[in-house]
Amino acid sequence: MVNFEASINAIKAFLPDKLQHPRVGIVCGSGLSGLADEFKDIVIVPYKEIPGFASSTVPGHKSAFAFGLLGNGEGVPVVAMLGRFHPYEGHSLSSVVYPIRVMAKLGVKDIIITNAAGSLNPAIPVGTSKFFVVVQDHLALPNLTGMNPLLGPQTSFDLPRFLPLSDAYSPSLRRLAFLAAHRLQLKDSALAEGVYAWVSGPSYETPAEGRFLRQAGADVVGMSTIPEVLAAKEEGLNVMVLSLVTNFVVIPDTYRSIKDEVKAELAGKKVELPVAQVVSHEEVLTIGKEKAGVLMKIVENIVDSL
Ligand SMILES: O=P(O)(O)O[C@@H]1C[C@H](O)[C@@H](CO)O1
Ligand SMILES: Nc1nc2[nH]cnc2c(=O)[nH]1
Repeated sequence: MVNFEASINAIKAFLPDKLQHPRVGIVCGSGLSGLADEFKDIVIVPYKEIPGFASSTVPGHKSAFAFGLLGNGEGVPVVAMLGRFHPYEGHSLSSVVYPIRVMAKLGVKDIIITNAAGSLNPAIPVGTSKFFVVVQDHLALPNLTGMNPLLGPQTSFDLPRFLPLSDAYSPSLRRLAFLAAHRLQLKDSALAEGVYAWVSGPSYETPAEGRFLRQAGADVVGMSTIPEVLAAKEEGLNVMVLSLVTNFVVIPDTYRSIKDEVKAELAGKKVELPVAQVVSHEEVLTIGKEKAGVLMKIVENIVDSL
């Protein structure tokens, strides 16, 4: 049963006055909880201490809020989710987005949502270039087919019943991300812009699914974020999403035909069956840890400019 008042009272009991009204919310994706390392006067509030909260079961996701001050001078009061909930863990969509609604009720106005994602676009490779994508739009097959976090009775009649999403990703926050990259003297190629496809997971994409999503217009694909974006928009927050590209989704242009290989084998040729590259969550976490520092600097710079 949703009880925002109980959740908020439990959280506020942990917080000194200066952290009671966070202005910016941050959601840390897989391996990215290091984003909170720069907070001053940090206070950790474990999810298990908050009525109404689930707990994350995914490696690389802690289960706590970090409250603190971020940026120059006195700093801006912020709150970060160190770990999020994914529907594939068995959490309901309303549990997945509950922390977002709580952050909005605590006073958050701008939210920066991060994730680890696979690239579908050859112009966005993994590695030294194009490692972050500022999301400009999304493609969410689950939302279109009945797995939408806004389905069901409205949590408040102050919220819109039919949420427009043509402006889901705040142009002014996206602008700040590119200005931050410039200020930090990142290579132009470090930050790309693109469309995030949300899939339920937990399986990674087959080559045919990867090709389908690419042809449908997606640049990166992941298993989170979009339910959070919808709830944040419904709550009236300004939303920005930053994806860390951790791997390339395998999308061969052509399949090698096993039938042809067998014909060649029967004709006496030595054949080797194709071995596809596979992605693993360990690889996702390794890249996350490597790049968390840069992401932290970008986020800090954005917060400074608000
Ligand atoms: O929570 P995020 O979206 O950062 O985590 C990604 C998607 C899956 O949860 C996991 C797959 O490796 O990483
Ligand atoms: N669906 C999906 N999620 C990811 N998260 C990190 N990499 C990937 C990926 O390749 N596919």
